[in-house]
Amino acid sequence: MKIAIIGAGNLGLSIANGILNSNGATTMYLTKRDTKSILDFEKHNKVTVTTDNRLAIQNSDILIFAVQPVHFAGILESVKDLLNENHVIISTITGFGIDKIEGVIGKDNYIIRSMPNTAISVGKSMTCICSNEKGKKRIDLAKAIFNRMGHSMEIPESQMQAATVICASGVAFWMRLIRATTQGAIQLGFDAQEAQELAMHTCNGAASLLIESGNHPEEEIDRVTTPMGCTITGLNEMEHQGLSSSLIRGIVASYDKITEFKTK
Ligand SMILES: NC(=O)C1=CN([C@@H]2O[C@H](COP(=O)(O)OP(=O)(O)OC[C@H]3O[C@@H](n4cnc5c(N)ncnc54)[C@H](O)[C@@H]3O)[C@@H](O)[C@H]2O)C=CC1
Ligand SMILES: O=C(O)[C@@H]1CCC=N1
Repeated sequence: MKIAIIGAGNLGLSIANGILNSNGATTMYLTKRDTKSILDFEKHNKVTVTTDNRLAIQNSDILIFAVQPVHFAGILESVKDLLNENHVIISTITGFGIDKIEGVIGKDNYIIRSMPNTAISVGKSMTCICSNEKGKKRIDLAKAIFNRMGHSMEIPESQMQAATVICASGVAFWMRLIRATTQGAIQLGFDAQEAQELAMHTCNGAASLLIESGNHPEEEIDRVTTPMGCTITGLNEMEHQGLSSSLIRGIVASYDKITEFKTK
């Protein structure tokens, strides 16, 4: 697979690392306006680092765009004459609909919209994908690419904005919960490193329980909450303080912010 990542920033480099770790490319081009900070990637024989998007596209089949929304249309405009039947265009751009992409390059390309997260670097991304009409023929290929680096789900494009919040921003939300748990553990006497170890492995275990059993979270909670015990006492106090409510409100505020990008 010949892959180009156009915009090797936070997400683009996470994808690059995920691809390298899973041996998912025969060649990989990484582009960025100033390449100084990513030249190290060329220690991998298969990687070329360049500022030249056109060169990257001419030498690749899978084109993953990971630039800021404001730059995307201009970049597409500058390379659209190079796009052909061999290319699968995968956009990770937030709030940039397929109609807008087709508005620049037309409908006659395989276009996939994807929403991965930074855990793709360690093969654990939850990635949602959808496509334009033509791209339906390449959706299985896109799924195969993302399944090598985590878990993928095909969704209607109308849910992409919500998927951005839950899956992409979601990494940051879970990090804050792990951080808060760590702070609690430090207050209870663990040193900072131990506290983080306890918090993150407990979080990993809780998610794995659900993934492997298919159970509802409340079923697992019921197994932990001894009547009159410390768990239900802690949980109820968290809810009195608005834990679920604040999470839901944060998720909705995040969703509304993407609507702002779209209508700007
Ligand atoms: N950071 C994340 O966790 C996620 C980000 N996204 C989306 O992915 C996109 C990228 O986000 P980040 O990686 O956070 O941004 P970023 O700012 O870290 O990366 C963007 C990169 O694009 C490069 N760039 C700008 N103009 C360019 C050009 N003309 N040619 C080639 N490269 C160019 C910049 O140098 C920068 O390295 C955004 O649209 C964002 O909404 C989606 C899911 C998760
Ligand atoms: O915060 C943002 O706007 C981007 C989209 C999802 C993750 N990062």
